[in-house]
Amino acid sequence: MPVSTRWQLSGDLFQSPARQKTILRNPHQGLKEKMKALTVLYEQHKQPLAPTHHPSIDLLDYNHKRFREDEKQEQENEKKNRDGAAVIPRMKPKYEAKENHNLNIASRKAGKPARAPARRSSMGSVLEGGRGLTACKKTSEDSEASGDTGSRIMVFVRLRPMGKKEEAGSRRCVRIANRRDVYLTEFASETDYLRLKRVRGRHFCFDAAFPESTSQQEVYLTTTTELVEGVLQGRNGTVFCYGATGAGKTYTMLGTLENPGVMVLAIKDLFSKIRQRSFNGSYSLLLSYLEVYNETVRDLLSPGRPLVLREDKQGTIAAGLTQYRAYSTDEVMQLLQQGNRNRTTEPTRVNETSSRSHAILQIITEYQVKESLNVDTRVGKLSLIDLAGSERALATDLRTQRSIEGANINRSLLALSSCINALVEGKRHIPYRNSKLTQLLKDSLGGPCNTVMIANISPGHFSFSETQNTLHWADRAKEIRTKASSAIDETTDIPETGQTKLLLVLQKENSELRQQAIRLQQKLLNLQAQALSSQSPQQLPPPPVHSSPRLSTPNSTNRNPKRSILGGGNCFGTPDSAKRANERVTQELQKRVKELEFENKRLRKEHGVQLKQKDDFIREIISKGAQKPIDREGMNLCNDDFKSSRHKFASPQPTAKKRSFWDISSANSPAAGITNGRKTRSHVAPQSPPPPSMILPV
Ligand SMILES: Nc1ncnc2c1ncn2[C@@H]1O[C@H](COP(=O)(O)OP(=O)(O)OP(=O)(O)O)[C@@H](O)[C@H]1O
Repeated sequence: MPVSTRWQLSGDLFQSPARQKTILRNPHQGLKEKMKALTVLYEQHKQPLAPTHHPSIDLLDYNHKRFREDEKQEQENEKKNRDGAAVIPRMKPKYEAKENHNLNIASRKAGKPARAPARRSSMGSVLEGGRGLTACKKTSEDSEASGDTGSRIMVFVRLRPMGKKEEAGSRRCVRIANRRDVYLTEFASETDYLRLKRVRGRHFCFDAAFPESTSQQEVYLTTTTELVEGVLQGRNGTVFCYGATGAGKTYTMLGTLENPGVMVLAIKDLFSKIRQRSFNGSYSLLLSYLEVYNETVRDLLSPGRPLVLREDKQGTIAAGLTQYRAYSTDEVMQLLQQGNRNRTTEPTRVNETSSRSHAILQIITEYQVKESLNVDTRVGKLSLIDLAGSERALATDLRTQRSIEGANINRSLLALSSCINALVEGKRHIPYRNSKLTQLLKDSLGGPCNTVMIANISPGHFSFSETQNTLHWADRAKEIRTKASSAIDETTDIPETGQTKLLLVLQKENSELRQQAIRLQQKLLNLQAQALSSQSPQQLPPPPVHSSPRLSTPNSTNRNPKRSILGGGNCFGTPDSAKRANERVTQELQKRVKELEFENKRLRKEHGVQLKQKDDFIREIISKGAQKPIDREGMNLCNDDFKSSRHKFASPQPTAKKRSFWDISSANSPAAGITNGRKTRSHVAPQSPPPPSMILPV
């Protein structure tokens, strides 16, 4: 009964509309049906679906395919070019648009708007709908339009080939197109569902980007040859390599014996050009090589005590740094090798011979050229810098020494990035003093210098974050503008307006008058002294009273304080305040000139009277004859002294020469250190070991 009743009951209930409603609302019932429907749908769509993977893999595979095609096309073009055939202009690769499209799809799938708002216009992301490319075009157009290519830091990127070890497990995350566009793709793990949504590619654009196959010669010709030309014209130039450990900085800068790098090629170029251009065949090429290791500066060509950095008019110098006079490229190569042997290198997890220091090679050139009738001496400085790896300490090694090095490398590179930031943002204070490296790079970043930055990157996806970091800073450095690149003294920066010219003329007149007044005053004092020595107190004329406190000897401590042309030297004053200060100074100078002229007249007059008195007095003495014994010496002196009223007095003794760095020790003097044509100013020269054997004359 209970069973039949149950059946019956259930059957009844099933039949009733209320029960039917309950069943329809039952979630379990609906789920079953939905599952069925989904299974059918899945079966229908199963065939066309690819195996589950991240869209970025699609993108990369697609890009690689296209990239290979692109490379093939480029190679064909180059071949045609070599063969003399007409070069077909390359079309804008289609895959760029496809890439954006792909990523837009990826982001739409991930529930994000297709176009994320641009964070910064200069750094392009492929998600930004090609904004990076636009920004890049704008940058180059900007510089071209303003015609100030020399004042903007030129930024290049070099991608090194995959290493043998990397080839096994690493995937390429960097692609270079059009010789200037760099595409960076981030890989995410297939199981990393959180990051899956945030996978994105980045696009950067630089002055030039070198793919793996680029030769050392090509890198040199594109990045440094113009700088070398500038150095020969008398402008300073700097090339520095930046990048993570093992990214190829030392390879780019120094290279190998078979494939010499920028340093060697630049020196070769300098030698050959300087020899061609030197007017009388005489020239000098001075070389110094130093490293900054753990915030100490060391001489790589003559290792010894750490060097102290000093600031002078020419910029920051390492006091006591050895300078070698080089005569041939071979000699320079040997010097560089020797210097590099002294450089601190350690194996790290990433690089077997990782440079743990920043190395700076400086070459000062001097030669003479004949232009029309004049002989012009040209002096230029080229600095070639191989920075230590920019990776985080953890990326290299955890051991203490390496960690300290890493911290110091990071400290100096952090200081470098702070300086780059401050320069880009146009801040007044640039924190150069935060590290030795930035102190040494002060000239190159913010001074009158042509500067090139080569950012080295690795292709493997294991180095993704380091590569991204390098590209970020390289992109930022693009915005730095150095001062107008000429090796002219700072004072010439002041516009030569009429007012400035007037000021200069007045200053010159002022100093001339001052000298004249001093001479007259001395002459008078001499006369008085002579009169005193040859005259009795009764006959002595009253001494002239010089009440003017403005007249002083060069040694006087009562000098007027020096006034800067720009009113107290405040370089941060507004143009109005500077103008007002200029006017004030002009007025003051004019007043001073008038005073001096008046003083001069008065002194001349007094002088005339004095001379007349003296003549009378001498005549009187002579006429008295033997009445009084004459001091022959004094007489002679007087006679000599009064040959003519227009007699010129000797100018005052020059003040003692200011003690310069070279005077500190005789061993430091350039003259003292010259042996066999080599110039040494090492502070440890007397005790220092003999110069490198390879450059000793045989
Ligand atoms: N363009 C290139 N072509 C061929 N090999 C390269 C290239 N760039 C780098 N390499 C090789 O990669 C390795 C690492 O390069 P390198 O020592 O120059 O890196 P690095 O950036 O100076 O590293 P670190 O900062 O640790 O000193 C070297 O074996 C070098 O020969």
